[in-house]
Amino acid sequence: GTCCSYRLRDALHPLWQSPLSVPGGTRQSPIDIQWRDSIFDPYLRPLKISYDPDTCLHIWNNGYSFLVEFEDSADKSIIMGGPLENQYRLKQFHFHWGAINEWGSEHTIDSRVYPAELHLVHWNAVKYESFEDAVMEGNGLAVIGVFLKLGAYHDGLQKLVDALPAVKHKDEIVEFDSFDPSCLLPSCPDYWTYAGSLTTPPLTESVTWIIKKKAIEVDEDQLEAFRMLLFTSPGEEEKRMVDNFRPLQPLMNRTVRSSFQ
Ligand SMILES: COc1ccc([C@H]2OC(=S)NC2=O)c(OC)c1
Ligand SMILES: [Zn+2]
Repeated sequence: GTCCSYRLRDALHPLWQSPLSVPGGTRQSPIDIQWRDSIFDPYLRPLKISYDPDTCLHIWNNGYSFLVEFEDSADKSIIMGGPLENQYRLKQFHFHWGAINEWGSEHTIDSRVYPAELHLVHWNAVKYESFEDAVMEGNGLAVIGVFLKLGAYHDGLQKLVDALPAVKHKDEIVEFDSFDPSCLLPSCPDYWTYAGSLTTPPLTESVTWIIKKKAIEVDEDQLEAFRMLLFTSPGEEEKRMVDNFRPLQPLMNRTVRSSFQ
């Protein structure tokens, strides 16, 4: 189908010339989540999310995406419950998106691609001293994935969109305060969860994925604002920051669990 040809073409995208695989990787991300193959797990608890907007620090363009980073020296913005054994601290959130609305997300649901995907990145501050340590551990990170789809204007996202021109180029950073990222979560509590990895180097297999079933809606102008960002630094030949997603990876010997029937 068309989506496959898109995927193939994207797999050869400059960002991913060599199919980036981790030698011996058995739990790589992203994956296609086949709804009918996911297993309802009644022991999965509701996810508990508590973010403190005062922990919001800045937005910066790291040359792959734009990240909103949080102060994580205390348990102020945390998640727990769901599939998690410990409490995890919010470190940053960022997005992956396409050049056009037909593709852009990293995960897919029954091969359906979304125009963008939000990643809220948390680390296990009970077991590890820092995010950098947690990145290397099997239970080190918990990433909430939220799909973005084209639809109504998203009021909460606009504050972020308005700050993007200030971080147009790689390595630009701007202060960003009192933002509560829970405004970017769908109200539906349903999610899938599976054991996976980071989707850019170091690709470490340290992520407990929590993929929300419901997408949030954003409008065309808000998606276009993401596409105005650049991979490149000031003075370099401009390369638009688009298609910053990794191709799908094999499920191998993994089960995807659902929190809903
Ligand atoms: C060193 O910190 C990193 C490095 C890479 C990633 C990539 O892995 C996923 S997931 N999205 C990404 O852009 C990251 O995100 C949590 C954090
Ligand atoms: Zn990501």
